[in-house]
Amino acid sequence: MASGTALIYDEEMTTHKLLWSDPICDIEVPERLSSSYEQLRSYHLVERCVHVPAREGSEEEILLVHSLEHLEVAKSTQTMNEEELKRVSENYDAFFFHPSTYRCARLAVGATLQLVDAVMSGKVRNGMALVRPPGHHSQRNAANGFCLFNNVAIAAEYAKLKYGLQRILIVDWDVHHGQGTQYIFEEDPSVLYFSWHRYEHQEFWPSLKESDYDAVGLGKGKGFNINLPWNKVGMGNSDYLAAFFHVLLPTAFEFDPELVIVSSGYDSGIGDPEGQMNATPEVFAHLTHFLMQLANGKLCVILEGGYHLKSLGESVCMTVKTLLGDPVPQVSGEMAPCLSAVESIQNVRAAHKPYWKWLAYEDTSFLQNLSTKSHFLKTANSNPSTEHESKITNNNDTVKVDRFLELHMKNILFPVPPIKTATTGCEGSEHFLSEHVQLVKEMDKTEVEALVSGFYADLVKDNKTLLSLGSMFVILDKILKKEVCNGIATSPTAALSAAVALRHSVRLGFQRVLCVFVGDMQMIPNTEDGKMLIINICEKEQSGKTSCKHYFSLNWKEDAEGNDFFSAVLGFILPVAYSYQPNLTVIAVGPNRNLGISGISLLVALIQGLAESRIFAVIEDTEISLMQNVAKLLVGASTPAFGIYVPPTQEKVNRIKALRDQFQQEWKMLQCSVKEGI
Ligand SMILES: CC(O)(O)CCCCCNCCCN
Ligand SMILES: [Zn+2]
Repeated sequence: MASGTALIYDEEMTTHKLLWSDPICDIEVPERLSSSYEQLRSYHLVERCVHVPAREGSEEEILLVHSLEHLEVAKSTQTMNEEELKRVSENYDAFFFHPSTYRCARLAVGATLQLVDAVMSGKVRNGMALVRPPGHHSQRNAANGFCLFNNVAIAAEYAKLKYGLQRILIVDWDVHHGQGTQYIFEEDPSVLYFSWHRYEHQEFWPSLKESDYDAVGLGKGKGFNINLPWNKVGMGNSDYLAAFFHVLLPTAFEFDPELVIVSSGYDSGIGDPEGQMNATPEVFAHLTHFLMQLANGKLCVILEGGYHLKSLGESVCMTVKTLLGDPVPQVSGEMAPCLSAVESIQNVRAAHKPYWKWLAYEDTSFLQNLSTKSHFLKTANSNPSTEHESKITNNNDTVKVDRFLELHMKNILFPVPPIKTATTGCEGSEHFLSEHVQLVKEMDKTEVEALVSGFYADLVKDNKTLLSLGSMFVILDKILKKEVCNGIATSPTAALSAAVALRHSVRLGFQRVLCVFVGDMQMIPNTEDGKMLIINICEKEQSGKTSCKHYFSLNWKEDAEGNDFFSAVLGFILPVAYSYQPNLTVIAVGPNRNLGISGISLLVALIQGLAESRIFAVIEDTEISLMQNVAKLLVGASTPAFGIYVPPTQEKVNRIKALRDQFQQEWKMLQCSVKEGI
């Protein structure tokens, strides 16, 4: 299994710069690259990456996407004087040439392809290329929006040609629509292009009709172009996460890409003068973490935009830290998407219903209630209460943004614990022991008895259980003290151990403990005080216990064919979990689990984004192979294959929809549609 993170950076790409005054292009400065690289060094991230050199993209590689004419024009600019450069630049919308632009653009292409090769050859698991000029606006025969060659599009064509790939996902989280990339692949079902972008009902540049949610692709490519327009500024972490949970991730897991390439623009981050958005740097750690669970972790992140140097640098560092496998920092802010974001999410889900199985039972009845083309929801003017208040008066005050980010990032970047996982040396653990894993010694019997006899006596009956509890307490203590990131233990009675672990965690001072219990939970702790939130995935309703704000029994019978759990994890469990913002996650698998190993692995893989990746797993001791799978995930060694994708049945979709309708006011990340009549 590949490991390691490539970092590709070549200082020569800083030579391209604007020679005359142009208020539109003057934000695309060389310092974007050098200060990002400096920021990576200051966080000691450069030395942890595998250095892969850039190279020039060849003419042949550029011609995979661009016309010969476009290449020739670009090449001819190398020997031009300023007057001529200015004249050629004026042929394009928002582009400038410098004598070194052609050389830099070829380096940007080459750096991108070097990253694809490093990932596809298994030399590294993933990586990031810091390049400029950016690429996603450039088109077959034109430069556009600071972009000369479409680095990411060339990379996708290159990967198809050289590695015979048939399914590539491009995620474009830049705040501008990568119309260039859309045009290049809109008839191509082998490349799924997802872009969110500031749109404001076509007001915002490039102000194209085809940037709206109903541009779903053409011909065979229908369904493989997903546009999520932001019709208001000030979108934040919750809006971005909601877009992943309710649009991108369900589609991505159904598509099952062999490679994921990110058009990674950070002008969608707070402080950026172009984006005017509110999302803070740590959200990119979460977005990256989600995408790392696809394509067996094969992820290539390519820089696009980002014009506030401090915001750009912090977001780049959050991305690279996550690519390296570091714990994912807690995402800040109120976990509630704004009305406009939910409308856009609902619209794009409706637009794509005909093309994706996971949307087969999507309720699009809202379409009938509205007239004409605006038959999709559009808020001409939603009331301010449904807007996000901006964290900073205005993004244009760079110094104020610097100050805000200085303070904000202070409590985000905790030191990564040297040891990732603690284990009790349970059955089968010898398979995954490494320098990342710490065997914890049993707590001595008397100490356990003392601990258990008082507080948990009513729960613990026999001696064997007593001993298994002992090492569990030790692990929980180490997680609390941040000596380790996560831990795993087996138990003869996982249900009992989980109950004791929950009570012990709250007693240790964890304020919000999320427990996901797979199988018959038997004893359900009292969740009235909100210090625990329990999601019990079981085959049938636990006797008499109905769902309430802090306890959910999600009835699920795994489909025999394969893994149909995606819709439950993405559409329900993660939104509730992110709304709750736990500071510890306990995942327990009890007897007669009703989920397959791949469904549980999916759950564990995705849930690591919570609680700064603090997870305690307790597994019924009969489940050896499950324990090994979960342990490997916790160590961060591998990204699981999620088995055969099976779309959810209508019954299961309706069950999740019913829970969502019932609880979306309490747990607002569940929202993915707007109630009519608001
Ligand atoms: C890579 C990138 O998407 O960040 C480039 C953005 C280009 C913005 C051009 N603005 C033009 C405004 C014209 N009124
Ligand atoms: Zn941009």
